[in-house]
Amino acid sequence: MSDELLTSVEMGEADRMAIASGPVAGIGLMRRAGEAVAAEVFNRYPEATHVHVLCGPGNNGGDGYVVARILADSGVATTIWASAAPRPESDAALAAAECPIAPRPLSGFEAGPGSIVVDALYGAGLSKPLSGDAARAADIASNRRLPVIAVDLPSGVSGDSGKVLGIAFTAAVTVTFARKKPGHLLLPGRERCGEIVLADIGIGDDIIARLRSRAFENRPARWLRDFPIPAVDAHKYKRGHVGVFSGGPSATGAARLSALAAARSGAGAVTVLSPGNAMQVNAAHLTSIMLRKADDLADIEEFAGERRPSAFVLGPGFGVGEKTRTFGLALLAAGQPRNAAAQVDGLVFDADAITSFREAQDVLFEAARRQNAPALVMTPHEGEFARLFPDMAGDDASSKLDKARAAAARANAIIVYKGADTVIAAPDGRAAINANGAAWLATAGSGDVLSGISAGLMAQAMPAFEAACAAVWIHAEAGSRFGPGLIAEDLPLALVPVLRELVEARRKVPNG
Ligand SMILES: NC(=O)C1=CN([C@@H]2O[C@H](COP(=O)(O)OP(=O)(O)OC[C@H]3O[C@@H](n4cnc5c(N)ncnc54)[C@H](OP(=O)(O)O)[C@@H]3O)[C@@H](O)[C@H]2O)[C@@H](O)CC1
Ligand SMILES: Nc1ncnc2c1ncn2[C@@H]1O[C@H](COP(=O)(O)OP(=O)(O)O)[C@@H](O)[C@H]1O
Ligand SMILES: [K+]
Repeated sequence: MSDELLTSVEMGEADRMAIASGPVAGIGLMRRAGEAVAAEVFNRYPEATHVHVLCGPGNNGGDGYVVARILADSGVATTIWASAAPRPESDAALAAAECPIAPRPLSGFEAGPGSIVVDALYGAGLSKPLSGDAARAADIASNRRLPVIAVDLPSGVSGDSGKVLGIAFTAAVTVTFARKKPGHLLLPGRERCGEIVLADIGIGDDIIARLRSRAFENRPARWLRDFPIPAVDAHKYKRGHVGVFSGGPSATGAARLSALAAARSGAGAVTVLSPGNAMQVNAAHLTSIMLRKADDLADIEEFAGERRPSAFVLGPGFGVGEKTRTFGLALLAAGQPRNAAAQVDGLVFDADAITSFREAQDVLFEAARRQNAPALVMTPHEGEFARLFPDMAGDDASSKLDKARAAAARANAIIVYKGADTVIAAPDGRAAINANGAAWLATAGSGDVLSGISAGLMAQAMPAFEAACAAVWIHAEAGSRFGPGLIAEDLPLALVPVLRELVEARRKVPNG
C-alpha cells in the first residue's frame, strides 16, 4: 500500500535507511527526485518559454539544481534563482556542482509571461515563515499567475500540519517523493498543492513498513477487507439492527436521515426510537424503517432486550441536556452485567450527544473507558470538537491530525473530526485523513447521514475504526459524485452506486 503519510522526521528516517541499506546514495535519491519533477515540467508545460527554478539552501534546493540541469540539457531556457548557496559538501552542493547554470540571487527574481516556476525553496525542512526574497517570489508568482510546480511541498506549507507559515506558494502541481505527507491532505496545505504527483525515488516499501507509520490517507484498500457483504443465509436481523434516537415533534428529520443512511449502508433492520409525543410525525414519514416509543431508560431496555439492536445513533436533532446524558451513559453501560442491552457492538454519538457532555466530559470519557463498553464513535465538527476538547481546539501549535489523535486517546473513542479534511483517529494512534470530499457536502443534515452510515456498518460487525473510515469515505464519495444541488435527502440514495462498487471490489479481495 502506498497510502501511508509520513512526517518530516519519518521521511528523513526513510532517507537514512534507504541510504544505509542499499546502493542508492543521498545524491542518487536527489537525482531521482529532480528527474521526477523535470518529467512533470516536460509533460505538462511543453510550450513553456522559460523555466525559473527557485532554489533554497537545503536539499529541496538540491532537487531544484537537478531539475535545472535536466531542463538545460534538453535545451529549455532555464534560470536558477537561489536564496543562498547550499551547505558545502552536502548533497545539494553536489547537485549544484553538476548543474551548468550559474545561479542568480533570488532578490532579483523576475519572470515574464509564458514562463513557469519550479519552487524548490523549502520542503520538509521548512522551519519558519517565508520572509524577504522568498515571500516576494511567492507574491510575484501569484500576482503574475505563473504556473508553479512545487518540489515536495509548496514553500511555506508545513508538511506535518498543512499550515501555511506566513505566506506560501500556490502550486498547480506538487511532486512529492515516496509517500505523501499529512500537509498534502490537511487544509489549507491541500489547496496550495494543486494536483499531487507521488514519485518513486527508490525508497522501498520495506523501508516505509519499518517506520510503522500510523497515519494514512483514507482509501478503501485500508478497510475493504472488513467491508460487510451479507452471507448467503442472511436474514434481516443477521445483517444488524440499528436504533436511531429521534428528537421531539419539531426535530425528527435528522434521525430519519440517519436511519435511512443506516439502512442503505446494509443494516438489515433500523428502528427510529421516538419520544411518545413525536410518534405521529415520525410515523407519517417512515415506511421500511421501524418506529418505537422510547421516552425513558425502561423503554430502551425493553427494546434492547426484545430486538437486540447492535448499534445506536444518539444526537442528531435529539436536544441538549440531562436526558441526552442519561441516555448516552446508559448506552455506554450496555456491556455491563445485568444490563439488558448486553450485545451492542457500536455507538455513534453526534451533534447534541456531544454538546450535552460539554460540562461533563470526564464522565463521558470514563464511561467509554469501562471494560466491555461498546465501541464509541464520536463525529464532532469543529464547533462540537471545541466543546468536548476546549484545550486542544485552541492549541495553534498542533495539527488537526494531532488533535484528533489526542482527543481519541483521551475520550477512549474513535473521533471523526469532520470538515473538508476530516480526520478519523483511534485511541491506539491509528489515524486517517480523508480527501475525496467536496464542498457540496456542506449542507444541513449531511452529518446526520454520516452518523447513520457509521452505525449501519458497525451493526454489521465492521470494526469501529474501519467502519468510521469507510463511512467518511463513502459519504464523501457519494456527495462529491452527486455534486451541485445536493441536499441531505439525496445522500442515502446517492450511496448506492458507491456501495455497489465497494461490494464488487470486496469480492475480488483475495482470501477476503
Ligand atoms: N528525505 C528524503 O528522502 C529526500 C529529500 N529530498 C528533498 O529534501 C528536502 C528536505 O531537505 P532539507 O531537510 O535540507 O530541508 P529544506 O526544505 O531544503 O530546507 C532546509 C533549509 O532551509 C532553511 N529554511 C527553512 N525554512 C526557511 C524559511 N522560511 N526561511 C529561510 N530559511 C529557511 C533551513 O534553515 P534553518 O532551519 O537551518 O535555519 C535549512 O537551511 C525535501 O523536501 C525534498 O525536496 C529529496 O532530495 C529526495 C530524498
Ligand atoms: N467543504 C467541505 N468539503 C467536504 N466535506 C465537507 C465540507 N463541509 C462539510 N463537509 C462534510 O459534511 C458533513 C457536515 O456535517 P455537520 O457539520 O455535522 O452538518 P449537519 O449538522 O448539518 O449535518 C461532514 O461529514 C463534513 O465532513
Ligand atoms: K518547495
